[in-house]
Amino acid sequence: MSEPLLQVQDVRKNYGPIEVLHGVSLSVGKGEVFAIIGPNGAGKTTMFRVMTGEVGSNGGSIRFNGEDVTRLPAHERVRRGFGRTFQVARVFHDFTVLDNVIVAIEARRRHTKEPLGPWRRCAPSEEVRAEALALLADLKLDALAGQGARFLSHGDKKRLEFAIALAGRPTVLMLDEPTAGMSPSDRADIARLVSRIQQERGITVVMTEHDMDVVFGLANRIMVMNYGEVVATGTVDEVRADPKVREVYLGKEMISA
Ligand SMILES: Nc1ncnc2c1ncn2[C@@H]1O[C@H](COP(=O)(O)OP(=O)(O)OP(=O)(O)O)[C@@H](O)[C@H]1O
Repeated sequence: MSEPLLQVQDVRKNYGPIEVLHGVSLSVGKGEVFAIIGPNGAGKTTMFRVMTGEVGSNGGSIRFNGEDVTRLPAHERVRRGFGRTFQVARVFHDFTVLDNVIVAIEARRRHTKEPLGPWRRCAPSEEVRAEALALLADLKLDALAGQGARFLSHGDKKRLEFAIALAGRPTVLMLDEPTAGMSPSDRADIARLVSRIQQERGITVVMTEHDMDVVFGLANRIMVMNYGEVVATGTVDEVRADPKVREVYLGKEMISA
């Protein structure tokens, strides 16, 4: 069997004297949608930040695309194919929607040594602009291209963050609670978007998410965490039927089979 795209082995993480990840392992195959769930404080975001390289680990290893990336900083992992969105969308508020995407495309082209094309009076090349506009059209943001990013609605800001992430042509898209703070209709919209991106572009998705409808609708496999440990990993049906998982969520909104 070929090596998984992302393989995390026995990762440990301390904040000061306190260990918050106690040896977490997971593997994600190419093209999978893999969700990490668990109650508040379970360690999902920390696990995420360790995988993306935002914080270092205190033990264990992370392999991506056949390479040991454990010690690589976040920007080096981006170069190797990590795309990322955050719980609170990170975009350049003072830029237009279009310029946010242009900047991301130019950054990719510089890193991959793709030609940036001829610049005219400090403007991006037509090629870069066309790529940015196509991406915005794909994410139904083209009508807002000239709008200042700070004026976008929560849902549109998240779409723009997706566009920025996709501009880097990632192999794996890491989504930290992509529907956090959204209305039910925006949530459904983002879930459809993730599903479409995954299917059309064949991108692997790793996500944390509290909304179980979103998780069950999207994920091929789910890992459940509690107190910095893995409680269970499996398909939607396996996880829903697992008594250990039910115990973790006992008394909380969950997973009614
Ligand atoms: N920067 C930090 N410094 C110290 N402790 C931290 C830090 N970040 C997280 N923790 C602690 O690590 C543990 C795991 O937190 P983490 O945010 O990873 O959980 P989570 O599952 O993502 O929770 P939530 O669903 O609420 O976002 C918690 O006990 C938290 O208090």
